[in-house]
Amino acid sequence: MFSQIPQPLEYAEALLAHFSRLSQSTDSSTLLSQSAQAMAQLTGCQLSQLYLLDASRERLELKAQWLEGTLHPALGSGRSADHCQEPLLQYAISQNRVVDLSNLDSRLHNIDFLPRAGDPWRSLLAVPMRDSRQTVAGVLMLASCTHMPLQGYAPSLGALGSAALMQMSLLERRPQQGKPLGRCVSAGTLIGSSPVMRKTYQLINRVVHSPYTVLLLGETGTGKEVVARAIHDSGPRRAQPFIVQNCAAFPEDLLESELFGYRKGAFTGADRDRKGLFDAAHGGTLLLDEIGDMPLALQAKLLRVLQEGEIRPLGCNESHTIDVRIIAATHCDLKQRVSQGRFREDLYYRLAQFPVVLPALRERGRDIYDLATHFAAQTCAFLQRRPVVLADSAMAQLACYAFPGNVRELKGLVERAVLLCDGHELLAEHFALPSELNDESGRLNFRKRMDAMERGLLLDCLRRNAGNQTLAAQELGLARRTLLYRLGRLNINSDEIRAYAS
Ligand SMILES: Nc1ncnc2c1ncn2[C@@H]1O[C@H](COP(=O)(O)OP(=O)(O)OP(=O)(O)O)[C@@H](O)[C@H]1O
Repeated sequence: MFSQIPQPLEYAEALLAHFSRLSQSTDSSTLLSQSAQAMAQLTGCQLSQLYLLDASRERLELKAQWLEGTLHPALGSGRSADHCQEPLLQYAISQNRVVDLSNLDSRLHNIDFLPRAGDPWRSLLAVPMRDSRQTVAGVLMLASCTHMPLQGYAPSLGALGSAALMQMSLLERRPQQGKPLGRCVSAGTLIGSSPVMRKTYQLINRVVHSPYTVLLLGETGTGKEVVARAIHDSGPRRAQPFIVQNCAAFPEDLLESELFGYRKGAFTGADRDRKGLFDAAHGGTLLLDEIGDMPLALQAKLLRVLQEGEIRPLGCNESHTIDVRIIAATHCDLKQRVSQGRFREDLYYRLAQFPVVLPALRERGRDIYDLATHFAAQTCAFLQRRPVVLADSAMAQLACYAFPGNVRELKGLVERAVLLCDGHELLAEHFALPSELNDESGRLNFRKRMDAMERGLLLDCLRRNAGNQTLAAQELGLARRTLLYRLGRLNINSDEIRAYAS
């Protein structure tokens, strides 16, 4: 990397020192200036500049400049000039190529955008800088008043510039001490601005930036997982993993090995070490969904994790520390489970450090309309068809409905209505909510009604694809075998499907 550099060893040492300084920097506003200064010092160039693309990627702005020993961090007030049209810069960015001109001739090259120095510019180097996604995010520019080969500096300075960009984005994502916390959970993050949801957002925002364990309670389909994700995405852990584990979906042994991981030989079939979800979520958030169904023996182990912040994988003699925010969720009455002896009281009190009850959809008033509109737009986009609006008659019907399956049920109903609707307006008939479903008894057979809805959705899709199961699966975004499994589970037989082929 340093073969074309006059004193490679000294250069490598100085470069390392600059990398180390950048990685320790805690101030994103001076990071670019520090980098510009470092690049000038490393190469001996009189000019060093850093240009960055803005969020739209259409403007290229000069963010830092080092000229003849002076730093120019604040380049003009307000919006700085756009350099996107400068051919040299444009070429480096659009082609993702280094531009090296060691015999610069101002009659041949357009360098009017460079500031004037005592002598004319003789050499120039422009190097693209990449961000953490390896996308070109800017360009660094070096210029010297003497003829000198600069090409050899390109790889290492490109890496230094990119490291500065990554450090800057890390710092910008980190909440800063003493400054107001930028992000919060609100009607802008989640759909719904009813008074009851606003109160819920206020409550949630009390814990977003703290490490407290949150217990999300609420009927099925009220959006507990959606809210857990919003807490994670709005808090300081958002750059780290968010992992969901359903505690009802696995038998005890499997759930334990999923959560805690195991060492090779811990049990028959453990032929290698495997990390558990507590480790996978290190630094981030682990949502334990359906916590009320966690087996009692595992509840004791979870309590230990919450109290001591340590886990011990199966087959391992030593514990190690983990840094994971736990959010637990359940639709069941945990207190009742405690009184029935099905849930540990000590764990309940540890989890219920900060309970948040999500309201049922029927209590959320106008949110029903906002959510229905959102799901209709989402479904139309998915099916690549023209947008639809909700007729008043449809809204009136939805507003009277009890929604035992809450937001999940509304989503299913809207998706089906969009499939049934040929025009641009969703009418009451497209929802066709049987009146008996609006009474209390409707809540008791929720599973049956969800099955009926799914049945209708699958049959509609098969009808429109003339019974072709492969096309229907594609349209629904399901694997073909998943579609076949669902058809079997709902007793939709091949005769019914064949009827659509004719
Ligand atoms: N505010 C919201 N905005 C958009 N979609 C939502 C919202 N709340 C819920 N949903 C949708 O409703 C469905 C159910 O949400 P979610 O899985 O979070 O509910 P839940 O309370 O965790 O359900 P369960 O108790 O059955 O696990 C999902 O498809 C989710 O995307």
